[in-house]
Amino acid sequence: MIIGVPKEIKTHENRVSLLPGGVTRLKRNGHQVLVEKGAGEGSGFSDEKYVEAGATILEDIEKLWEQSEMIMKVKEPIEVEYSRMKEGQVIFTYFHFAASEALTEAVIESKATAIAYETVEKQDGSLPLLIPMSEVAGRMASQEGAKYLEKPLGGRGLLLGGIPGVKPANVMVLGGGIVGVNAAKIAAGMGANVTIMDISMPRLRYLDDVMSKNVDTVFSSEANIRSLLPDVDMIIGAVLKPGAKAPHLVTKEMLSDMQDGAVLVDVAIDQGGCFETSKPTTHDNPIYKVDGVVHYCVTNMPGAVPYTSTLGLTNVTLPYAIDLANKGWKKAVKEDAELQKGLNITGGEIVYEPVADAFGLEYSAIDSAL
Ligand SMILES: NC(=O)C1=CN([C@@H]2O[C@H](COP(=O)(O)OP(=O)(O)OC[C@H]3O[C@@H](n4cnc5c(N)ncnc54)[C@H](O)[C@@H]3O)[C@@H](O)[C@H]2O)C=CC1
Ligand SMILES: CC(=O)C(=O)O
Ligand SMILES: [Mg+2]
Repeated sequence: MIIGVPKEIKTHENRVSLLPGGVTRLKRNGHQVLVEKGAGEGSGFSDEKYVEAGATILEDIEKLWEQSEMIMKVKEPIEVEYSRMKEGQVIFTYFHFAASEALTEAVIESKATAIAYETVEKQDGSLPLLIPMSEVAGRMASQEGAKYLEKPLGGRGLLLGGIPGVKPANVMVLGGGIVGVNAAKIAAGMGANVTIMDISMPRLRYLDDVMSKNVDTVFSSEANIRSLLPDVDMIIGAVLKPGAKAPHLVTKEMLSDMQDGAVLVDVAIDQGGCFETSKPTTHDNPIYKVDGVVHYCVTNMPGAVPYTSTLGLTNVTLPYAIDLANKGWKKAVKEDAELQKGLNITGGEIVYEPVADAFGLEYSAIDSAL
């Protein structure tokens, strides 16, 4: 199979979907790899390294998409890439369809096969291709939130951990999954008072067992969120229903209960965001204020730390990519229930129900596609 690796073009997206070592592995399995010139540079991997590994470097991105049977990316295709997707082509990347009807329509129209990293799912419900990036984004969320609590950056002017004799900040984490637990660890490590909220009681019991003394768990309900808002300095949005649009847990009206200069970090923005007032931002211009509350809503947080993120991501994606290349997508998806969960759209049909539900579009049972 011919596999294409484009350079990422989202703002400050410095990750790359395949390492030179991954090229070697694919070559050993009999495949050909096309890498766009400079694709690995932002993560510290030169074109020379890819050539040594056996890749062909292409400068012409249109040709790369045209010739590739499978495209491996990091972020969802953005508008200039829509016309490059084509029937019969497999695209293996993050898609986050529920956050973009335009992208959903573009992939339907292209008739390409979209296998989404974020919905590949193990039998225990875990999301192996999302986890490492959620670990990065969760840890970053507390770091970024602490930064934007500083007065010159728009925040209340509060040190997250306080000092002896002065209370630390109160941090609320909505969703105690991978992002949530990693955010809580860093915020608690910096000395903040942290409250993790989730709707899963088994998850809250687990977190109560493993987290440090300055982390409380509270069941996530509208009433409980409201009761904490007046004293909260920072909220991290970390909820997820796989593939679906995130629920709005803090509405615009609720912002008036919050303190001026409090900070919202909406990590769930890639699934549409869990604050009603969230809209996607970039690393160039990460924040804005609504009713005095700072909003940080960067959709590709891990892109800012590519040396960590590219390694974390490619560790987990490569085995699935090899499987897809060796067997072809249909056989690979038929034989691997985890990968099958990643199939969102193929041949113009949505086969992942939460994506169809997000826009009231038609859903086809997956069997019809296989
Ligand atoms: N902005 C960015 O750059 C990045 C965003 N993300 C996103 O972060 C989000 C969270 O991802 P993960 O932590 O990996 O998901 P996860 O599945 O590990 O955790 C989600 C948690 O939310 C909980 N939850 C669901 N509904 C809830 C509600 N109403 N109230 C409270 N909790 C609720 C679930 O029980 C679960 O524990 C996803 O949308 C993911 O795509 C991940 C990485 C990077
Ligand atoms: C998961 C995701 O949105 C990211 O890594 O950018
Ligand atoms: Mg994202």
